[in-house]
Amino acid sequence: MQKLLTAKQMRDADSFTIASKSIFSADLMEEASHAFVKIFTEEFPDRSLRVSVYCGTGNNGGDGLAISRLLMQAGYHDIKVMIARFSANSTDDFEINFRRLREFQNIRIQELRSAVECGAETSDLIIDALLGSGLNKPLSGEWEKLVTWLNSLHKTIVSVDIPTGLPAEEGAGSGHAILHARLAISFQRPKLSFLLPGSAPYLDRFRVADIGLDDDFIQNCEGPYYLLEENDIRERLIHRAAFSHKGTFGHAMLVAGAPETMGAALLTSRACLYAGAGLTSACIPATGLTALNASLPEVMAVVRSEQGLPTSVDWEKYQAIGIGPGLGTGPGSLSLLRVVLKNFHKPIVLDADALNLIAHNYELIQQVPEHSVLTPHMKEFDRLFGDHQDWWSRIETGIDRATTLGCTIVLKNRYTIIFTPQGMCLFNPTGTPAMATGGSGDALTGIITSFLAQGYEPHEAAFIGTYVHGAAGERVRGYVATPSQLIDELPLLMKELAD
Ligand SMILES: NC(=O)C1=CN([C@@H]2O[C@H](COP(=O)(O)OP(=O)(O)OC[C@H]3O[C@@H](n4cnc5c(N)ncnc54)[C@H](O)[C@@H]3O)[C@@H](O)[C@H]2O)[C@@H](O)CC1
Ligand SMILES: Nc1ncnc2c1ncn2[C@@H]1O[C@H](COP(=O)(O)OP(=O)(O)O)[C@@H](O)[C@H]1O
Ligand SMILES: [K+]
Repeated sequence: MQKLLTAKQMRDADSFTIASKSIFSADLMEEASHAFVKIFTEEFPDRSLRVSVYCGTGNNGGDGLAISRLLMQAGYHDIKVMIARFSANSTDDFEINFRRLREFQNIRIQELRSAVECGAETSDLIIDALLGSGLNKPLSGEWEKLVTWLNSLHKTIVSVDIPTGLPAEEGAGSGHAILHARLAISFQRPKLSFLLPGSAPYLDRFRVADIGLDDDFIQNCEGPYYLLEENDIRERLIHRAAFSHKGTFGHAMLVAGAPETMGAALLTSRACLYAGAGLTSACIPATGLTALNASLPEVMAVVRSEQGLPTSVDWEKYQAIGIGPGLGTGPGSLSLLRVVLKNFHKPIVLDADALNLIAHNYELIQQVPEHSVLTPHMKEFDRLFGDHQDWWSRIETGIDRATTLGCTIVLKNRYTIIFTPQGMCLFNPTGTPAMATGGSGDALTGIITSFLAQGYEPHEAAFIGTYVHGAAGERVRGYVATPSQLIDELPLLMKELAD
């Protein structure tokens, strides 16, 4: 897994690399600019493109000047450089690159003392090298005017490192001017803010350019933030041994569904089965029995009535329980949840209505077995832990609650965030907006419960489950990835990852 850094830590990584490789910081800037140009030429191969590069006078602007020179060398012949000289300050590396650029005869350089000097903008594409990770306050004055004007042009904007005005960590505050980039080519790691929904109005897509910073230094930086990678799953997903049998892979029970929401029980049970549990049982109301038997013959039923569970439930035989999808929040569901929490003491997966019930009866949180996995979406998270103004504060709460409760919390989103009892905060890269359809979360609950039953540590069940859930959704390749389609992809995907 990749360590994710704050802007300050990234600066430390820059300095460490410069010192340990005995290079000049301008060399690192050159390296970064080459890495940017490599990705840029893949994305926009047409050399006749008219490109305007807007540069500040810090190191982000220095990158912009070096990128302009390298683009000329790569054959882009219509390049205009606009330098926003809104303050008297400039960095040494900006000045070095300014001198280098001026040696090119046929490059147009214009200096702006104020945003009104911009004039007509006839380019096809704008490169934004105004401000980068050095941003230390919201844009105001000439910066705000320039960014507002650039946004009003509705041109394709490619940002160097980060869209100008977007904070690297907290996510965007509303009401401030921030450049809207089609693409950001970010150095070494994505910025934390890219992984939060607050960046969505300002950034359509990002790519990461390796600029050769010291990887050991980065991985050993203090801090809880990580990005999951495919290799993390490959390393963890076990290969099915020759003499393994259904007993090897555990027995999972899904407590889910109600007469009107049996689909949730079917989806979560099917996901559990397809993610490899040795045996899967569904605890459902009697009205759902025909549907279960007809659609999932592999899954066994534990039929519950209005009065609750049959007295004969042998709790010991289950390795894991997942509870919540489509359960409802009525008194019957509450007493069912109480019975499960009273009788089952291994880690469980709590989702949807199980979380809503706990939110309204918060004393129940004390009875949740240690190391359990909670899978709230944003609203369920806020119901459980209180309202939050932004995602950054949700992250702080998630880290705190996961450690104090001794549970793993899976906060679902485009980049689902997994908080572990050890204090880690992992972002999952897989998934697609095609999964934004009812029932996707039910599938995730089934998958994580399945991995718990198979004997994975609960936080690892959450990593693997979240990753394969998103990757399966991507494989559907459709405009919509229905939960059923996503579940169908699981066995082949997991075989590829495990072998
Ligand atoms: N060795 C390095 O430090 C490297 C830095 N790189 C580039 O350097 C960038 C960071 O450069 P800098 O630290 O020089 O900072 P920036 O170029 O992002 O900003 C320049 C300066 O603008 C001022 N500023 C910040 N917020 C402002 C605001 N809202 N209004 C007006 N002025 C504001 C600050 O004094 C800041 O230092 C990265 O984003 C990246 O593009 C890359 O060249 C890789 C190597
Ligand atoms: N835009 C998106 N990008 C990636 N994943 C998404 C997106 N929208 C939804 N998902 C995934 O789909 C699931 C939705 O879960 P949830 O909101 O609980 O749905 P439901 O309750 O309908 O089952 C989560 O795992 C989430 O990460
Ligand atoms: K920028």
